[in-house]
Amino acid sequence: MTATLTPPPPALPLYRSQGLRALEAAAGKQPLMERAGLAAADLAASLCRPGPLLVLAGPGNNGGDAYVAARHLQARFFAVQVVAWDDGQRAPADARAARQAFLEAGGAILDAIPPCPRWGLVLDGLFGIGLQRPLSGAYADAVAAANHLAERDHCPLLALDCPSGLDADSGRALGPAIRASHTLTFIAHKPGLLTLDGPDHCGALHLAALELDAPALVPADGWSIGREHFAAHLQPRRRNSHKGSYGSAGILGGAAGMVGAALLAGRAALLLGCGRVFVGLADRHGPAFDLQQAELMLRPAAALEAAPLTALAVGPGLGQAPEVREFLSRAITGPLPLVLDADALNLLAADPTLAQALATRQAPRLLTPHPAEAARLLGTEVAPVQADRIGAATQLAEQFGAWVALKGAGTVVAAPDGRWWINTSGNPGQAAAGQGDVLTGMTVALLAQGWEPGAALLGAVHLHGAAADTLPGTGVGPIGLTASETAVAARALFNAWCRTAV
Ligand SMILES: NC(=O)C1=CN([C@@H]2O[C@H](COP(=O)(O)OP(=O)(O)OC[C@H]3O[C@@H](n4cnc5c(N)ncnc54)[C@H](O)[C@@H]3O)[C@@H](O)[C@H]2O)[C@@H](O)CC1
Ligand SMILES: [K+]
Repeated sequence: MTATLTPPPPALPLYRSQGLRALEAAAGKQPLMERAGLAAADLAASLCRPGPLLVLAGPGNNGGDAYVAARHLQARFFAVQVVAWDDGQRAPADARAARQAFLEAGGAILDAIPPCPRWGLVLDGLFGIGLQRPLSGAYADAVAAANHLAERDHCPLLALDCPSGLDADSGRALGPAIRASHTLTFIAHKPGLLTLDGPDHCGALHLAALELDAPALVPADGWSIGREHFAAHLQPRRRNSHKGSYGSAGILGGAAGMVGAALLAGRAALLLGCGRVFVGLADRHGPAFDLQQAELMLRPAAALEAAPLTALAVGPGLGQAPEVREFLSRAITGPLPLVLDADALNLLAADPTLAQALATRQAPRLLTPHPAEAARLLGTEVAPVQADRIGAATQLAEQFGAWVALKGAGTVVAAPDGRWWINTSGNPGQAAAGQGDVLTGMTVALLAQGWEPGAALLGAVHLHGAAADTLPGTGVGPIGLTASETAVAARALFNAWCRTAV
């Protein structure tokens, strides 16, 4: 099997619930719920297996969408069983009308899930963007039953707008949550569908725009990373060029026992076409050269400053010894575009003088923390960082005047000016040792080749995930996917993208 080298997708506008409410207001009197329910019925009809359709309707407008869908499906002669746990009296007007229309069309509403040997599809219309707290009681039981029945009957579980129980702004499962096989989201994508618990709960994502051009009505809150963010830098190589045309990257890291981290970053930088890569090792007894990648120029950390660098990464396997702090301090006060990762971030978190120097330096700085490193930098715990990944990334970006990639499922990238993006590529194979070092090496390679800081970080993050995505189909991962394999796959994909100049 060969890997598919697909071009990066276009960026998607993302809206949090406040922005979605503004869109709803901007749409005026357009029949959005009717459109949503019709789109849901169409998708349900195309996905369902033999057997009746179980429709779970909640107390708000998400339930309203479900009643509209049920009405259409029933009109198409599907056997539909609708269950609701409220009497509909306190529902918003549109949802009340949708419920009434379903009843008037001959539909019946049950107050408990009826027995059925085999459902053809389960439709989750319990809660959407109006979820306010963890589900409990009958709704928690309904979620558990829906998950169980879909698994028992091997039938699709289609969530409307967002899986019930998932916070659409943050991607956090607040408590019990639907694990959908498909999610049909309305008007625009929501950040919580793409990050943290979102991807595990959404299954395949579908969008029904409901005839609205969202960004034309209300500016998007953020975007998914797409080709527009770095395509201008994807160029075939000129014939009349030499290694000096492609920059010189420095990697500062590799304390005793951690030399491999610096080598992984250095190799990844070479594989992304950096003209020269210098690796400064904190381990005084480190190797003189890299047996596997003899092109790398290894030297003691203190000697890296003399190298003719165009960008520098500090952190992979760096350790936190006192002399290492000095290296970091000089890197921060120096003029080079900087990528800081791993122990460079930990040193920064523990040292307000360094942090202040970083925040006030003129040259670009890119930080690539995982959630624990982000928590240390923000002086908080991992849980609040994960509860609001966009908030944490944008806060760090503002605090340090930096471009920040908060890693994890759905990496969040934030710019110093408050903009943010979520990455949609990647898979759990990347939850492995060394993957962060490879990302650092890829990022500094693009910076060293003259990419703008934002393009370098957005491009590296997306390419890193997309490269990892080319491998499971060939039998490499997600289990056991190594960082080195990801770096080699990134070279292949990067060449394909540059060849076709997407
Ligand atoms: N925003 C829009 O323009 C559109 C919204 N539509 C649908 O409307 C949804 C939003 O509707 P709503 O704002 O009514 O919100 P929801 O339908 O998501 O839920 C709100 C209701 O649930 C209750 N609730 C919240 N958390 C609860 C919990 N943990 N346990 C029990 N009850 C809880 C609230 O008190 C309220 O009654 C969207 O997700 C989408 O499905 C669509 O009809 C299309 C247009
Ligand atoms: K839902």
